[in-house]
Amino acid sequence: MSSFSPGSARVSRPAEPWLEELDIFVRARYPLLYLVSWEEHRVDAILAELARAHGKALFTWSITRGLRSMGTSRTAPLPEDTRNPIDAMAAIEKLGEPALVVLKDFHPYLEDRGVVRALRELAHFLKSTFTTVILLSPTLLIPVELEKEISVIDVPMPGYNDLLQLLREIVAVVRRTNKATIDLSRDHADQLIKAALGLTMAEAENAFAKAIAHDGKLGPEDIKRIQDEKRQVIRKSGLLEYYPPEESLGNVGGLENLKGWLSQRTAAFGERARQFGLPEPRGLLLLGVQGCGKSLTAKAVSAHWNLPLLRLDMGRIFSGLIGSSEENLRKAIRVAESVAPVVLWVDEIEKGLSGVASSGAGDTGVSARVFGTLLTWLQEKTAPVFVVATANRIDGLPPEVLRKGRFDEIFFIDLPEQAEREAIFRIHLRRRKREPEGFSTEELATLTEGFSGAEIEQVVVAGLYEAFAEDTELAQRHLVRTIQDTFPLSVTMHDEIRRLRDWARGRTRPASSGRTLPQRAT
Ligand SMILES: Nc1ncnc2c1ncn2[C@@H]1O[C@H](COP(=O)(O)OP(=O)(O)OP(=O)(O)O)[C@@H](O)[C@H]1O
Repeated sequence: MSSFSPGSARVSRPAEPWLEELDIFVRARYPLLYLVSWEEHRVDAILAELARAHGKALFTWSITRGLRSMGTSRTAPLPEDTRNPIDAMAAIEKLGEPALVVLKDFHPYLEDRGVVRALRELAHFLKSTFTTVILLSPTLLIPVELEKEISVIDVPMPGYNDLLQLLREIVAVVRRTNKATIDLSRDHADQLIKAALGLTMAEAENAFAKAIAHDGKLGPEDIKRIQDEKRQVIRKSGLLEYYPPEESLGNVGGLENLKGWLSQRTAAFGERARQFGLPEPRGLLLLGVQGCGKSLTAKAVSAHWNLPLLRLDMGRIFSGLIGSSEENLRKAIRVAESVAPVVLWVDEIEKGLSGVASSGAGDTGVSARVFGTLLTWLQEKTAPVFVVATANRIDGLPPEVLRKGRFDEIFFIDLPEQAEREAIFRIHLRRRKREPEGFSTEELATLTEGFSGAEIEQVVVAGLYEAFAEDTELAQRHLVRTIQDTFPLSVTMHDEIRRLRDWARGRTRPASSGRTLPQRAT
């Protein structure tokens, strides 16, 4: 393996769609743009390059400094104090030279009617000039009066090449100052960069610096350290949870159709699949009875394809605890795309709608808009984010979710049948270090008709407690006894499960093989 050194890695820089879009907007003389990003520093550098490429002057405005020229070419002086947003608008109108003007953190002032009006008038004025005003904020807030005037671009998190560049710079500094050792093969550098995907430039820089400070070197053992750092950062956002690939498909009992579908697509994210003409897999909707393995499958998909898993909690998107729901979803999507290829598990997708309705916490307009954003993204996304959405309930699930083009397939996960229950017993006995051959799993499966996978797991756990209390080894009788003491959900939720099955018929594909939904008695 050759070692990693600055400039040694071969990269083919892919076109970055958002930069192309920005370039086109500026070329087409759009008067007002809105860039959503936390990374002022990084965007500043990009805009400086853009201004240079277009031969325009660059100005920035902030509430603390007012309007400032960022170049040297300017001749006409700016007014003394332009910290007031309306004064700044007036000064921009008088610039008299083609320019990019960046308004930093301008969103709070968009709540002021006077400022909104001034910006609107400025936008009309700028249409006949070569100047573009760019609002740069970490959050999106557009008053209705400006909706038609402003074009929004979500700045994606740094991509592979940005992080590669950063790593090269760090390696160069370390080598120059001789303050630490670099022990990275090209493969390890690649893994290190992939581990940092999902971090902002500043976060990645900190993570690399921390890894070096820890033991005075940057090496393969730092990959895990960067992954941990990323997990922390993603957790801090409060919207997504990061799981490293862990569960295997072998831990999922039954669901043969679903497992077959997934296995067929194992290599589907690779370049070879693209060359072959296959589309990138988009996602799955798993609908089904509680406790029958939806979450387990989401985790197993990520492990099977060796991709990290991000769990998106729809409840939190709408909770109102962390910012506006729409902004939350956009943020979560941005993080997911930056970590791609990744599996995004949208847990309880139906919760968004029913949650808002039942809590009375918001109006259904918001939930419909958020859902709309999610569905549009599902349809249009180009980043390799494989979505596994799970749902327990069908009420409130809008019909658009089921429309073609959103998910590759919708699977219905029913209560497990005899052979599946046997398989689930075997899995959970083995997980607790018991040989399934020492038990009659056939008898256990027969006795647990109507039990979910989660309830079967509970039987094994409760049986272990019994045996432990008796100070003996786990035996068939312990399991049989706990089965007899269990009152499965399928009894208490009989009607609900029947409704779910009726609904699933004809709309979904059974996850288990040999199952035909219409014939199954409830
Ligand atoms: N098919 C299965 N094979 C093996 N274990 C299973 C299966 N189904 C469920 N289990 C066990 O039950 C646990 C809970 O199941 P899981 O959370 O995947 O169900 P779910 O369908 O997502 O339920 P919910 O809708 O309540 O979230 C799993 O962690 C696993 O241990």
